[in-house]
Amino acid sequence: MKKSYKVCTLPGDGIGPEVIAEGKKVLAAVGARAGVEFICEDALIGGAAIDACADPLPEATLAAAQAADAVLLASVGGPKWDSTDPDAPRPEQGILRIRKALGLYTNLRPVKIYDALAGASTLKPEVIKGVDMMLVRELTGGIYFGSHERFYDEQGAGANGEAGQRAVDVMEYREYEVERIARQAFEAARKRRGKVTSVDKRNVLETSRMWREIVHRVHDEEYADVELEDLLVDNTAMQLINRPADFDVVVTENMFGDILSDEAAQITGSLGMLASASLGDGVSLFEPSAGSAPDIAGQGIANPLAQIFSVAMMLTYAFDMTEEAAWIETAVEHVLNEGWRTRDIADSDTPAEKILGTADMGDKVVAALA
Ligand SMILES: NC(=O)C1=CN([C@@H]2O[C@H](COP(=O)(O)OP(=O)(O)OC[C@H]3O[C@@H](n4cnc5c(N)ncnc54)[C@H](O)[C@@H]3O)[C@@H](O)[C@H]2O)C=CC1
Ligand SMILES: CC(C)CC(=O)C(=O)O
Ligand SMILES: [Mg+2]
Repeated sequence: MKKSYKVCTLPGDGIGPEVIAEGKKVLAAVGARAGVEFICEDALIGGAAIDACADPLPEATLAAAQAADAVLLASVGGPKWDSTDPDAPRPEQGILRIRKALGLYTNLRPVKIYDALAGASTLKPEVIKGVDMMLVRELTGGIYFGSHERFYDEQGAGANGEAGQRAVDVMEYREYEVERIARQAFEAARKRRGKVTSVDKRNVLETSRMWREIVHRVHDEEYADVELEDLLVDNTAMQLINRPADFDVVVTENMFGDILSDEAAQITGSLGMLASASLGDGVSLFEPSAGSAPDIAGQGIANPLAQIFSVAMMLTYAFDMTEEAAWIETAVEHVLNEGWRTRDIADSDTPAEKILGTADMGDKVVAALA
């Protein structure tokens, strides 16, 4: 009997529906070639879910995700749902809540340079040559999951002690949360070039001092064969563009990882290239690292490759189909080598007739898979 997998697909907002359509096309093409059936069922998340039922993560969506073999998410958010009311539901809460509910504490964000795209990066070709790193971001702890509060103080919040606002976001980590993400990073390094860079801000933050201590303990006790380097997050932001090819596995807490991964994406030329896998102990979720790109939504010009690479990561991590995942990588490489580009990865040498829209780029990848 034909093998069959259920995939819960979450288009979300902005460019989300446009790029996930291409991810699904590619998944169907891989399924046809591999003789595997992928049954995709859409559910609501983010702004689309707020519009439909005033909840960025409806119960039905969480239930569908939990019942699936994997979840493929696009992205959420947009100006329509930006509200000054702190109690108004926000699309981004949908993502944070599904990560927490599914226990997705590990976020893998691979940053790889394609030779054909060397000209698309703002960095010099000799700086980005050979870049191949894996960002391992802790995804269910830290400041994104601490309490977020706004106060109005009758006195003391203004510069001269007068009345004014005060806001508090709490950053908290527990020992087991650092231990388990450290293990993920060391395990990843053992399958790669054997080096982990742990990023923190230990000169200021207590969470970072604990982070560094625990990462070192896990290293010394269980992974002494892996090379371990520590870097402060501000220095990391600089070194990522100074010597990006030196990094192998980079492990860091939630917010630092969020920020550094957007920076690292730019090394590749565009955020539209960066996929991610969010893993825990149950069902896994795969999504582009970028957001909903409201500035280009609805124009059919978004780069679908991050979503397509997320499908490749799903094949690898959720279905153990590494060979089929490699088909996607090879197909994309072929399309890029032929000179096809979306607008974000085109450079001044790209002829206009080689610049494709979202759906046409998806079609090229599907054609290269045949
Ligand atoms: N995982 C998610 O769903 C995330 C959602 N967001 C939300 O997305 C909304 C927009 O946030 P921004 O700060 O503008 O970040 P963004 O990541 O959506 O966009 C940043 C820049 O990258 C470009 N970009 C992103 N993806 C692209 C693609 N596939 N092809 C071509 N260009 C692409 C955009 O056009 C924009 O110029 C906000 O509501 C934010 O909260 C932001 C990050 C992650
Ligand atoms: C809602 C945000 C935390 C999403 C984001 O920026 C990300 O995961 O990269
Ligand atoms: Mg982000």
